[in-house]
Amino acid sequence: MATCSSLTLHHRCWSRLDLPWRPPRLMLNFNSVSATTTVATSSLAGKAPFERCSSGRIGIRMCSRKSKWIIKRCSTNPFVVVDDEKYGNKQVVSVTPSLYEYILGNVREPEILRQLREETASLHGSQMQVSPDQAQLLAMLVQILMAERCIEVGVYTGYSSLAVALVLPESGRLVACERDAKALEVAKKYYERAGVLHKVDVKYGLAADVLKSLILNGEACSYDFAFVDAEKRKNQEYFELLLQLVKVGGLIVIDNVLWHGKVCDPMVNDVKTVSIRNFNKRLLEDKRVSISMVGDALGGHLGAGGVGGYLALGGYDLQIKLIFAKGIFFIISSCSYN
Ligand SMILES: C[S@@+](CC[C@H](N)C(=O)[O-])C[C@H]1O[C@@H](n2cnc3c(N)ncnc32)[C@H](O)[C@@H]1O
Repeated sequence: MATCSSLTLHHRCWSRLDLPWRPPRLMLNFNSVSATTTVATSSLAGKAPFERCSSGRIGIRMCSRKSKWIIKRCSTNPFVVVDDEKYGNKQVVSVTPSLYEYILGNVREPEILRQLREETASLHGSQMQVSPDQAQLLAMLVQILMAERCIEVGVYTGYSSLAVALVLPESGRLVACERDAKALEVAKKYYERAGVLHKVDVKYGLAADVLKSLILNGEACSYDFAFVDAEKRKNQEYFELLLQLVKVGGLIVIDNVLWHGKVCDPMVNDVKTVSIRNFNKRLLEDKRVSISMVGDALGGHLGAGGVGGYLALGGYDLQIKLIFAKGIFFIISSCSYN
């Protein structure tokens, strides 16, 4: 694969969108929705009794009267409100189990993905699989980007990679990195069943090694999209390697950046949590990238009939606001490699 100059790549990729400015590389941190939902749910258990709030709704005040966190009960659905004056007293709603069911009920999950999800459910590690709404979001992002060359780091049985491969054009290619041979067998079976095996370049081995070999192979700045969902402690390494592989205007998505909500809990200091916390902090300070995090608490999802959010274009920097997306952390790069 020939190494292309950034300018060529930039024009090739973005002229299709007819943008008058130089687009930066994009990066997206993608937090597990189901994980944060679990946190919100469990926080309801065994807490103080309900009381009537000023709004007239039935609710619970947690911890103390001074607490900024109020759990209210509206109809039958409890939801969490962040009541913070610093942010204009915005009410931030958490995804409850019933709301999450509703969201899932609005996902157009292809039959082949449903079959894969059901087969995976009985396997060890099934909780690692992205949820249908996450997969739908990934696929839509690939479509928005008109991506042709993609990378997935952490395939497992292939749910997210299959979602991506299904929307890639016939000429598209997805490099799928996974170190678990057994899980890969399931993934390959479903790529074949779905008729997308020819689009997927399965790489069995350690993801960092695979990414390094792609760079050595002259494939820097030639990928449109990457999804990272593997060893959390290696996120920084994956990020640095992907920053070289993904071209200007491309998008990198990182899963699990809130890590079941543990990142904001100073009492949690296990190795994984600390490394995700450090990774997020480094990205925040990384001048090569612009970032935008959309928290799970915003709820909602990307509408199937359109973007469900919008692209706001402003000068040199591309800003993406997928305002109905959840658990998402966009990092938009000004790219120093090109
Ligand atoms: C969270 S799962 C991926 C789930 C997948 N995205 C899906 O939707 O089904 C993480 C996967 O990353 C793989 N993994 C972890 N560390 C890895 C590494 N260093 N190299 C390659 N794969 C790795 C694990 O074997 C596991 O299958």
